[in-house]
Amino acid sequence: MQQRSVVAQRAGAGPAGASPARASSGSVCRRPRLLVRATAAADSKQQHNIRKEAVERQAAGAADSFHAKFVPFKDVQRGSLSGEQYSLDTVQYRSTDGGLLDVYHDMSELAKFGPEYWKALFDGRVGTTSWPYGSGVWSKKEWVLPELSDADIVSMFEGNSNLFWAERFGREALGMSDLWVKQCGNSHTGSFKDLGMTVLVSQVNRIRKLRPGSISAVGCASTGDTSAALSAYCAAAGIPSIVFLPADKISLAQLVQPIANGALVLSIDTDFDGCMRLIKEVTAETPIYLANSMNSLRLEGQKTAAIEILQQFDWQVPDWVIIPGGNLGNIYAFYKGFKMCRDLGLVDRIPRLVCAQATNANPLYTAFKKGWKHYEPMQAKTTFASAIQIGDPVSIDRAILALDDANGIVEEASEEELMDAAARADRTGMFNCPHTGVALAALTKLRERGVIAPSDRTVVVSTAHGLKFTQSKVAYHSREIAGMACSMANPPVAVRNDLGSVMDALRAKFPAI
Ligand SMILES: Cc1ncc(COP(=O)(O)O)c(C=O)c1O
Ligand SMILES: N[C@@H](CCOP(=O)(O)O)C(=O)O
Repeated sequence: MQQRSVVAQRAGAGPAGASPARASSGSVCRRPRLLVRATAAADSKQQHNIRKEAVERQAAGAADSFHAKFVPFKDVQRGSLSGEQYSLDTVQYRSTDGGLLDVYHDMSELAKFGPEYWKALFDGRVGTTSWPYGSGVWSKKEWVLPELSDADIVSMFEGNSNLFWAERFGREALGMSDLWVKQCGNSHTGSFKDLGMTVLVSQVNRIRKLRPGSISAVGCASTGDTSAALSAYCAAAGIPSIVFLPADKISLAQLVQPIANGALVLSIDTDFDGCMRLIKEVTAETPIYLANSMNSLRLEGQKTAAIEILQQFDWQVPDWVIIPGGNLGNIYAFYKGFKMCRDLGLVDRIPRLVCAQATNANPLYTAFKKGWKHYEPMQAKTTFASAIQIGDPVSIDRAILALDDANGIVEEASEEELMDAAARADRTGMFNCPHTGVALAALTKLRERGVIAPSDRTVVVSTAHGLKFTQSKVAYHSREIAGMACSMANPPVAVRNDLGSVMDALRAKFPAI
């Protein structure tokens, strides 16, 4: 993409917690990691108020040379800016022609700090309690929402999720030695949505302070995870939230999350696409702010998971990253994170991306099979991967751009394939949600066809915690799913309350006892 600086270039302070070297290409940074440690040591001697400390640090003039704004997504597609742009402080979801927007960063300012500077800065913030930089999202604040005051940030120190080495599953099921699962579901509300929601709710918090009364509540349509994240972050900030849920189409655990967090929950007699149509209309006509990923602020947070993966591999690029896709914001967010790292020289390439869809909700897969020549929304059918039961994805154009540029592939998984794949991986110590099952099934197919090689470093993105989907897992292990063999089922054995019966049950499984 063509980079154009829209702000006057200015020398001066760098990001908080660091004294930046203004880098010519390839220059080495000035020890941000040590500075973070020094600050932490000083902090321990006094009463902690990490938010207050952040405000004081920011008042000292750090991190004010970076800028971001909304531009039309078609500018990103075209690779040049048209001049249409909006401040992130405006309530704006669409460009004048009705297209999507993107958050555009002034890359020339970011590029003034060399790649080694950024790596050391990001690495130095991991796991600290420094507000807000201990968050996996806000540790990359200069690349996310650089102009947001630290005091306005609503964070649960999200991100920094485990990159699980799937050693036994890789070896035994797929003959792979370098397979990893990015556990984005090990998060505050149990899904990757926390990464995007901290950004969106923080920006809402700022706008509500700048223009009191301009946003009265934040709303979303949801298949269960967006609504959980929205209601939790809004509750933490004291902002009202409203969620539109398709009646009887999300798990019980997901339903209870916004209820517990005090959101107004509308259970609507339609599917997700119907809820999405309604929330778009409502947010266009009321001071209710739209929190779905159609709002490009969300993707700024979600892209940090991609940066985090590179960081966890010590800035080595994996060969493949496999991501389950529904509304299709996340596949673009990952692409954007990888691309920023490449464009700013932290890595030299983008991994190949795979978007994995359930066969029952596969409009992207169908378009991919037609060589992107024809895209048609569909009526999504019921799938155990209920959070991706979406037939008319909002970010279809974003996904196609990402997959095109990342030499990407789209794969699909039937109900049996996705449930078996999740269960098989569970047998090696994981506890996968059905959407992760879709990605694992896609991986299995690509291995069987030889597209992914045994030694390829591969990352499967696990998008939600399995504990949100116990109903379907119980049904599988009880062999209660009509037409499905449930070949990996491991039902409990009912045993009478006497030693003989217990010993019989043990010997049936372990004859050597
Ligand atoms: C658990 C889970 N996995 C995957 C997805 C797909 O993400 P996206 O809608 O960004 O494609 C979603 C939401 O849609 C989700 O909730
Ligand atoms: N799976 C999502 C569907 C909505 O996606 P969004 O990223 O556009 O908010 C959910 O959990 O609601």
